[in-house]
Amino acid sequence: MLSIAPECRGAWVKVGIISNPVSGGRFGRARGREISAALAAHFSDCVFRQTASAGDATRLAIELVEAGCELIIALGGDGTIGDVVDGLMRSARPETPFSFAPTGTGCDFARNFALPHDPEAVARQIVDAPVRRIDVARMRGRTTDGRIVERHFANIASVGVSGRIVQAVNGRGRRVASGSLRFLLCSVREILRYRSQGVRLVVDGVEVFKGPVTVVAVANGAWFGGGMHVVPFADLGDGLLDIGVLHGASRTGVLGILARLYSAAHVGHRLISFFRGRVIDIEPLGDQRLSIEADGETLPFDSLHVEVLPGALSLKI
Ligand SMILES: Nc1ncnc2c1ncn2[C@@H]1O[C@H](COP(=O)(O)OP(=O)(O)OP(=O)(O)O)[C@@H](O)[C@H]1O
Repeated sequence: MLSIAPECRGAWVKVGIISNPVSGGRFGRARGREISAALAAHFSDCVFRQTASAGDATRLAIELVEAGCELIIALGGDGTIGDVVDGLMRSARPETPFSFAPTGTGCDFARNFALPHDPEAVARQIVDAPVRRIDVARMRGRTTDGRIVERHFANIASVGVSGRIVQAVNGRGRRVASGSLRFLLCSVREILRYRSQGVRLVVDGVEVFKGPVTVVAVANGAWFGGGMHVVPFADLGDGLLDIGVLHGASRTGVLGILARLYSAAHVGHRLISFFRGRVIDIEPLGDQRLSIEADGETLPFDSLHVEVLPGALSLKI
């Protein structure tokens, strides 16, 4: 990742802190409170905002930039981090430094960084870290009612059974178990129910895959699904997106690969292909609806267009 001038290193900057009280359940809420207190002790000028509903973090990020905040910190899970990054990219000053502390369920974006657990150490790291540039992905999709919607994501967008898994984790799956175990249980259940979807995958204008898939992951970061190291070569600062394709396969075949994902032992498997590029298009074959998610939140799109914005996010962590 590219390091740039250590501006915004001081504890005197005006800081906007956006927390999601729902992320990570009761444990996440308590952790969010502890980290907020530690941040308030380090930064003398903090503006705290809590999300009130889904998608609210995007609006809050735009407002806090307009209010003159020089550093925006997200406290939440991958969905909240993605929403705040989306807000920053849409704001009047997208170069405003961004930081985060994970308090969510999967916390997959955070796995790309060496972060301490102790709240005081987290706050200290945010204060001390230089600002560096990482890539962001911008996606565009056509909703089922025909609208074209654009949004940004920080970590991974994916098509296939992962969309169903995310829906289950964010819905009824919440009551079954917590954290990575919830993702694993929902993954097994949804894989057993899933039938391969046919897609056409185009990378930088070239058709690289056409056929049934279990998952296509378009990756800025390397992890999804609560610790699955799905696209292990993904680099947040290389100006490129990595794409991992798990081809359509039998349910037992997919479950066998699922077990390998946590340690990246799926690399080299005959049913997995990897690609790399700047502009990615995924379209359904036939009239089957695609299940799509980005940063752990489902999206009502029926096709996906993604492009990388190299170095667009000024990250301080
Ligand atoms: N006040 C709120 N009430 C209900 N839902 C909210 C509220 N604020 C935000 N949300 C929604 O909460 C959901 C969960 O957010 P988030 O992704 O941050 O946590 P998580 O799902 O626990 O963690 P992860 O994505 O890391 O697995 C998102 O869909 C978000 O839009």
